[in-house]
Amino acid sequence: MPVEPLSPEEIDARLAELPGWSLEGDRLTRVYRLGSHMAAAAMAVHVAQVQDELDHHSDLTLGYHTVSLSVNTHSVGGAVTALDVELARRVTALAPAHGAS
Ligand SMILES: C[C@H](O)[C@H](O)[C@H]1CNC2=NC(N)=NC(=O)C2=N1
Repeated sequence: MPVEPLSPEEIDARLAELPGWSLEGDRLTRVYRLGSHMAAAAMAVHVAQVQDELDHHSDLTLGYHTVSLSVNTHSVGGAVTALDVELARRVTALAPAHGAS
């Protein structure tokens, strides 16, 4: 089944289950804070692995003690879809193991 843009109501409902994530323009975004630069780098690599597994890729930025994600779905013209929500869920699930908040 082809992926379709989510409605604003659907996006709101899914964000309610994704603490810290928000809609910025047409993108799901989240900034994680970590205890060190290397901890942030390790989390970024983990996120990159998940993104390749899902074949869905955020703009992923490594900062000093931060990992920032911003994602939408290019193939539907840059709307938010279930693929973005699934990536956000997977990242939310792996974040605690990295001490990210
Ligand atoms: C061929 C491959 O499946 C596509 O280019 C994938 C890769 N990663 C992607 N990532 C995102 N965010 N949106 C896409 O439409 C997308 N498409």
